[in-house]
Amino acid sequence: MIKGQILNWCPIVQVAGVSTVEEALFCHECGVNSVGFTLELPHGLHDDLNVEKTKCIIRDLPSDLLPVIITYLNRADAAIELLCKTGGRAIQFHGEISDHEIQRFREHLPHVMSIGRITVNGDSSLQHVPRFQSPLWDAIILDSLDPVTGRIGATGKTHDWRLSAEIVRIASVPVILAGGLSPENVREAVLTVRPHGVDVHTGVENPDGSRNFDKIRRFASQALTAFRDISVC
Ligand SMILES: O=C(O)c1ccccc1NCC(=O)[C@H](O)[C@H](O)COP(=O)(O)O
Repeated sequence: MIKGQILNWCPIVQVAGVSTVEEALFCHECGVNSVGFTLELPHGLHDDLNVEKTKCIIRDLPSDLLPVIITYLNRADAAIELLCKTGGRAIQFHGEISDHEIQRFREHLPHVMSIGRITVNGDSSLQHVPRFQSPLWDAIILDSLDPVTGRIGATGKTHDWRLSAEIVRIASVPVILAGGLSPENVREAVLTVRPHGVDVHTGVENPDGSRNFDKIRRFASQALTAFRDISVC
């Protein structure tokens, strides 16, 4: 149902790193249809979130705003527990998760959308696409590596969009573009890569890491207009 609602009818415009209900509702008002909550990341507590707080935020969201749990968990049991406790309706697996574990996850939570991550870093990134061409996965998110810190996720770095466009071309599942997007470049990114969705984290923040609501509004507007222009919707 979620896959049909979000993926088949409308492009995804996602804001990651949401940490309050006010922020989530503001995103929704701007036309954002997916919000990401970071939990169980390797570097510990992020965005001042925990399971209880996430559950309370998700409980208050409108049904047409998809709550996505962004995590490095790679064991089915732990991921199932996290989804059940928070009420997330989609999960973005950023860590390495085996086919066996993802299969177990899907058996327990078949209606939760599973999103796999590909870090776009050179031609070899294309080799990862076949892994996600199975019914176990609903979508792929394309992210960037920060070559200086080695960090992946919320880097604020773009990557080679020609490779992203190629992944969109060959993938049989919807592809969400992430990595260094902002109100200034999201239009060009959509026109170049033609993804099914876009995701932003640091590109809608202030220099001190707080959220910039004007940037969220402009990001959503630019993304939605660009998607309309390429007639995905
Ligand atoms: O958002 C995070 O803190 C995060 C940390 C580790 C892995 C993934 C994470 N977020 C999910 C994403 O895919 C980011 O939204 C994506 O990397 C875009 O970030 P940015 O380049 O800052 O827009």
